[in-house]
Amino acid sequence: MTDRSNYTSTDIQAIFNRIAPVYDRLNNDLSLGIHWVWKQMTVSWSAAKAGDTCLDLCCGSGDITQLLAKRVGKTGIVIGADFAPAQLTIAAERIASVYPPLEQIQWVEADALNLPFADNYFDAATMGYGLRNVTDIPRSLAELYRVLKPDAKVAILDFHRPSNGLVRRFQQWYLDEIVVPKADRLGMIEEYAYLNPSLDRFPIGSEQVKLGLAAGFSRATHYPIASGMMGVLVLTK
Ligand SMILES: C/C(=C\Cc1cc(O)c2ccccc2c1O)CCC[C@H](C)CCC[C@H](C)CCCC(C)C
Ligand SMILES: C[S@@+](CC[C@H](N)C(=O)[O-])C[C@H]1O[C@@H](n2cnc3c(N)ncnc32)[C@H](O)[C@@H]1O
Repeated sequence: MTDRSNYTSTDIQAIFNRIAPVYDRLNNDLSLGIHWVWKQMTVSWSAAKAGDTCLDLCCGSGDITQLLAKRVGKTGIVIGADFAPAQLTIAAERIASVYPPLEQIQWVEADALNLPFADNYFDAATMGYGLRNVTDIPRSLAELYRVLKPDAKVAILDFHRPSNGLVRRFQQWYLDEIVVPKADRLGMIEEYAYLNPSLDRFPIGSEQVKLGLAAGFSRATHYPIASGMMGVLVLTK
């Protein structure tokens, strides 16, 4: 991959298939384990409750899927959807060793831009570090709108470029001096170098709110977290 400005869906799928074996370990190491806090906050903001049918879109290795499953309990259903089969394989392997078994989880290989689910199907949805990686954000938001029940929420967690200059310089330093060199030691420099251009082109919170309202959602709120390096966009249908 030479041109870093224009990643295709196939490029992105290949990136996440390739990093699947090291993805969880690097997330834990690079975020000092704090990413679990950010993901739990996302599940809370989705307003998922016991017995719900939920979607974790762009589920990857299934962190948020597992958190949703614990939230909806044995009477609920959680669908973890992703288009990278290597990520779904890791996700399924991980829950195989969980007790009590998370039988309420189903893994579905699917494209966020063309979801294989009926209209008005889900009581809640989450999307962790996925919206920045899809190639058509408005279409992905339109699909989420379509599959959610009326009044249901989706909570969308992702990085963005901070407005605060000092925090932005820290984020860039951390990515350049900590994240990419660590990935390089695992032969994954190209895959993690992708983070920078993906951040550059991703809308900030206020722009995400406008995109959510344009997709038809009745309410849109963006909650900055991690000192403004990330945020959770909460959309209500
Ligand atoms: C779970 C995290 C990131 C998920 C993630 C998202 C992507 O779009 C990727 C694209 C390509 C490769 C990997 C990913 C990817 O892992 C967050 C934790 C991992 C982050 C890479 C760490 C970045 C941390 C912040 C920039 C700064 C936080 C510093 C604080 C001291 C923890
Ligand atoms: C950074 S990972 C996030 C995984 C997980 N949600 C988490 O919080 O760790 C982004 C995931 O989005 C998936 N993805 C990107 N574009 C997609 C699309 N169009 N359809 C389905 N999955 C997609 C990738 O395969 C990858 O597993």
